[in-house]
Amino acid sequence: MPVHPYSRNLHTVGQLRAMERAALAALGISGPELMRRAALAALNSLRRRWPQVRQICIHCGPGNNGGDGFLLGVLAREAGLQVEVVALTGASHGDAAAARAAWEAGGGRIRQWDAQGHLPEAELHVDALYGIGLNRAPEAAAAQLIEAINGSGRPVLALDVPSGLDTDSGSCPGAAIRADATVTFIAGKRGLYTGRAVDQAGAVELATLGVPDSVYADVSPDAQLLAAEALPPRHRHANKGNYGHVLVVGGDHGMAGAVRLAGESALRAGAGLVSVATRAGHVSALNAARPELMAHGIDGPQALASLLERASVLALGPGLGQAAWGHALWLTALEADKPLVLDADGLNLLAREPRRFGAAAVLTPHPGEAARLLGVATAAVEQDRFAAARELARRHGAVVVLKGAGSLVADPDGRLDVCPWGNPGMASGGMGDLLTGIVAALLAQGCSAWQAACLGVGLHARAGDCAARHGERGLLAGDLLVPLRALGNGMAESGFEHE
Ligand SMILES: NC(=O)C1=CN([C@@H]2O[C@H](COP(=O)(O)OP(=O)(O)OC[C@H]3O[C@@H](n4cnc5c(N)ncnc54)[C@H](O)[C@@H]3O)[C@@H](O)[C@H]2O)[C@@H](O)CC1
Ligand SMILES: [K+]
Repeated sequence: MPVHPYSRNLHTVGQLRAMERAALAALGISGPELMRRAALAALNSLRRRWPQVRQICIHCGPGNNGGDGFLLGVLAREAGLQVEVVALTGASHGDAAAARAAWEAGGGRIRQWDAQGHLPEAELHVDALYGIGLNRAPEAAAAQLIEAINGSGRPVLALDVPSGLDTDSGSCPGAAIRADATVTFIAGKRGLYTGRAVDQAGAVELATLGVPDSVYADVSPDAQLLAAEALPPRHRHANKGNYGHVLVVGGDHGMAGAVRLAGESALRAGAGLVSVATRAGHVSALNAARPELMAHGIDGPQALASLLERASVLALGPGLGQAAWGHALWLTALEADKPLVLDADGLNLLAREPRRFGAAAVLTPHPGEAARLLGVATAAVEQDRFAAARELARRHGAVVVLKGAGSLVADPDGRLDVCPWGNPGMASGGMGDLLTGIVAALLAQGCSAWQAACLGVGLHARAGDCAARHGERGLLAGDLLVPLRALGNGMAESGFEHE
């Protein structure tokens, strides 16, 4: 299937409402006709994904999302499926009322959901409870229905968005459907790809319902999905001086692994030279393990000065600690005013002593580090990852990578990209150190902070997906180094599709 030219664009609910109106005008059709197209797209998706299913149960809410469900019932029955419909409320409003009437006019029965009730037997459940109109946590009866569907052990197809998910933020104010797949209508929604959404939405498929390109072209998206872009080409006459010199600063006592992983990933991502400034006790082990890394024992800031002079990019923070040694190196490194990636304790020190960055800077916080930087609870960051990433980028004058499922890349100018790759195997020690090294290597090869962060996040996540072919559980950061090199050279595909 050809990829829709605007399929990477992600929108807010406000934008989606405006696009819906523009679509109706451009197509010259009515709301119910657009709803019929949505139902048809849902039926096609259902039959393609679950061709063996003969018996379905559609759960309809009070609004137009429920309307999509009623019309899906009509079309599915015409296609020969056995259809049960459960309604959350006694009446529907707007276009959904007509859709409900169409289902009943064809002899369709509606079971009213009551909290003590049981789900009808079905091979598959369709979630048409709430779409982009969700405006509060589902109340008791709806929450019980959602839990019953989630607990049914049957596959679930969500229409437009999984019910209970906040379409703008990707968070869930209460109970939420856990779908195997979501067929989303007209345009991409930013809340489907990050944080909790990654678990709730399953595989997301965009159905554009024949809406013409002009409708998309007229709206600048709030965010975009990362593209799997190639790294900058290397020239045949290149020498190691062309690809920069990364200096990794960190590795306090007991934390040699962090600098080794950051250094090694910088090399595998194509940095010309990589030096490591760390505790003297780590040097011989680093040399033995990876002789290509130039490891230097540093007892204090004076010893760092000459290394800083030679470096073109800094990777500051892996295993740095926040004690006197780490703090002194942190201050000296920041004074060098070089392009840098700041991670781990480099970020925790920044939370203690905030500043804005002059040179190109990429900050790579996980939600806990982001919360410390913003002075809020981690849950508040997760409630609106978009707002948190944008606020950090604005405050610090730096590109911010907010890690976690569906990593976000935010630029101080407001641009934001969402990473559709990665897997829960990557929730393990050392993965962040690897990302730091990759982004630093890309800065060293001449990328801007924005490019380095976007390319680096994409490369890291896709390498993680390649490595996870042998299983997510037990995935080690070091397992990513081989696929990282292959992907960086355009030699392997991740085998993971986001659509
Ligand atoms: N208007 C259009 O052109 C199209 C709309 N479509 C569908 O319409 C949906 C949007 O429809 P609506 O705007 O009617 O909104 P929804 O159907 O998403 O739900 C809103 C309804 O649920 C109620 N509600 C919201 N949160 C609730 C909660 N927590 N507990 C109880 N009630 C709650 C609202 O008061 C309202 O009645 C889209 O997601 C999509 O599925 C599609 O049919 C495509 C075309
Ligand atoms: K839904």
